[in-house]
Amino acid sequence: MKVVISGGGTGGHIYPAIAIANKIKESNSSAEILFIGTREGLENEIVPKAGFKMEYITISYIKRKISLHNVKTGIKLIKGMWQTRRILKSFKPDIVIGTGGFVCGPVLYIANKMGFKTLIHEQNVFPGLTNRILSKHVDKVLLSFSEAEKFFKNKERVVVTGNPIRTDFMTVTEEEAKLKYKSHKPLILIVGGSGGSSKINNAVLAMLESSGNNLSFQLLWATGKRHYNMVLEELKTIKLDKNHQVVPYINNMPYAMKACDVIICSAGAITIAEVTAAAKPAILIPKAHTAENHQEYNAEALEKVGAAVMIKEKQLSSDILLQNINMLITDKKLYDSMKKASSNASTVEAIDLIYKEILKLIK
Ligand SMILES: CC(=O)N[C@H]1[C@@H](OP(=O)(O)OP(=O)(O)OC[C@H]2O[C@@H](n3ccc(=O)[nH]c3=O)[C@H](O)[C@@H]2O)O[C@H](CO)[C@@H](O)[C@@H]1O
Repeated sequence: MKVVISGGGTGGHIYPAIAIANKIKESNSSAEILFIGTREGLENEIVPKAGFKMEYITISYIKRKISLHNVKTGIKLIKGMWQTRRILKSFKPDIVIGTGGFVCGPVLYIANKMGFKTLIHEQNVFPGLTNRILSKHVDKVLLSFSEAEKFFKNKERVVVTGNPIRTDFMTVTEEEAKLKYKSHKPLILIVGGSGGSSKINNAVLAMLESSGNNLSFQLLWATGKRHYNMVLEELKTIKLDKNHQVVPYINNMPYAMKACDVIICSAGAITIAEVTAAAKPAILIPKAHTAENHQEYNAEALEKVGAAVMIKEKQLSSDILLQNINMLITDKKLYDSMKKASSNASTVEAIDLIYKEILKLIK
């Protein structure tokens, strides 16, 4: 079985691609997997680390207004299509899978034109532009939320599977995780998606500034790599209790999520799938400037089932954040019901459903 997988730009598109690749490898050890990505995207860092081979194409994002950037993008797109054609001609995959991000556009489009089987997976409630365009040119469209179905015309091609996540989320226990992240107070994990969130970081800094070390909980805070130095600089004026942990990025997220009591995070689709797999109540702060405000739709879906509270960025302040954390760690009845709702919302079987659809297409 030969599989090409493409998904890039941010962790939210790459981790599902890796989860699918790992599932294929686990189920079929002779499978050959090749990733296609860009040198600029986060995939260039994450995919080789996960042990997969990657070929590169030249492509860039489209600005949603007329600009010189888009003329350059058009030229790169044509080049990217030629590069894709060359890679696919030599690798001859049984199937080409896309998990979103602009790199998928030329890869899946050309794969379909060359007659290869094609499948895309959409992680969000409000589908991304690339996947909405590609849905007309692929054999199968897999969705994570039933709310996304209305955006796709060819209903016979659409299957709701849920979001695939790393297998550690299913295997690591809370007890094991708590040994790694010890805490004598409720542990609050803070993470603003794969790139971090300056809005969340600023609210946490303000909360620490006003409360000092008088917090009844302990923080495990991933600031995002590009925000880390700024946060450290700001923290110099606050004598931070050494039990709080501030890091640029958490590599073992399954352990961090299982060990904590509450998760404060942006509302990227994979983060949300992981929160529910870890069965934790969440305070969701959707990033406001994402395409079509899609994070808010993701957050609403989780809030609706009672697993999370949403704070919009424009309402976010240190006081509101602190109030919500205190509410969750002191109201045991509320905490337990949100934990249960979170667990119920989880779609840990997603990866098996996705694998089944892959096999159906290539048989
Ligand atoms: C700004 C933007 O457009 N973001 C989109 C992007 O988000 P983003 O890339 O932030 O995606 P998600 O929040 O869905 O997933 C982030 C992934 O990075 C991992 N992680 C993050 C921080 C860390 O320290 N360690 C770590 O391992 C998380 O565990 C998760 O697996 O793709 C998602 C999936 O299409 C979308 O829903 C998001 O809206």
